[in-house]
Amino acid sequence: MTDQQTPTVVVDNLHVDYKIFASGKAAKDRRSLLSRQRGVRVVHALKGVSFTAYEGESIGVIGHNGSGKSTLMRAVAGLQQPVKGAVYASSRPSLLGVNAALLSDLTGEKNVILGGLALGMTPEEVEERYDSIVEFSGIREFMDLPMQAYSSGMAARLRFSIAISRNHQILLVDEALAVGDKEFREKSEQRIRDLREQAGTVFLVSHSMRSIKETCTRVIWIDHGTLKMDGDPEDVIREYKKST
Ligand SMILES: Nc1ncnc2c1ncn2[C@@H]1O[C@H](COP(=O)(O)OP(=O)(O)OP(=O)(O)O)[C@@H](O)[C@H]1O
Repeated sequence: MTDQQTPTVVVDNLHVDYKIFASGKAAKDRRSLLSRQRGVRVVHALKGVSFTAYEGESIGVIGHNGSGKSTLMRAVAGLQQPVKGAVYASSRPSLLGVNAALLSDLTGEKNVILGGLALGMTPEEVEERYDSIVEFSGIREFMDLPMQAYSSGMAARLRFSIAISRNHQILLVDEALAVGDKEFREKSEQRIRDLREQAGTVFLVSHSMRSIKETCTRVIWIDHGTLKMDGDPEDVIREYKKST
């Protein structure tokens, strides 16, 4: 790393908690059920995470289930309020998750238009890019069907295609590649590399070490809400694998 690199995201001692109300499902009788329902539990999902991301980096985020990766992405995107610490970003990060909202009773075609507008494109830009979005998704023959008729993989492909049709200075991709087939995955990985080359910063949350190795220049490992390791993909993945 040199002094000339431009920071795009600074995560400074980030703490995120979730407050949850116990359902009482584990309670054995009515009395304990009532007392359990009153209880509020606090989950410390992130416990003081700090790092700086730079222009042109593609950062893989790895860690075991429930370690805090999605929480970190949501906090960087500004969707999750920290209890302590802060996130500073040079422009508004776009979070692309498997749960990103498209409207299931509208056709694929309408969702491409709505999705494009939601990403800040003008109607003319949406029209201009419509064909390349549909082409990238590889599901042209389903575009006139409502999205509820799509498989989860098809919906994810369309969502990803809409999101990456515009350039993002900071793009957060949360497991969106896991659902596609090999051809789509390779195309998507190439698109992520292109975005990075256009001086963007890309974060990729994935359980696929292969995808991470193919696309990332740096890897951060989140473990029980803390930053366990941050560095070269080969080194971090090697240590991570030893822990599983
Ligand atoms: N909305 C929520 N309400 C309460 N607790 C939550 C919520 N979302 C996440 N958590 C908890 O916060 C912790 C971190 O979850 P998070 O989803 O960030 O992990 P993750 O590393 O993305 O997991 P995975 O690899 O399984 O997707 C977990 O203990 C989880 O149970």
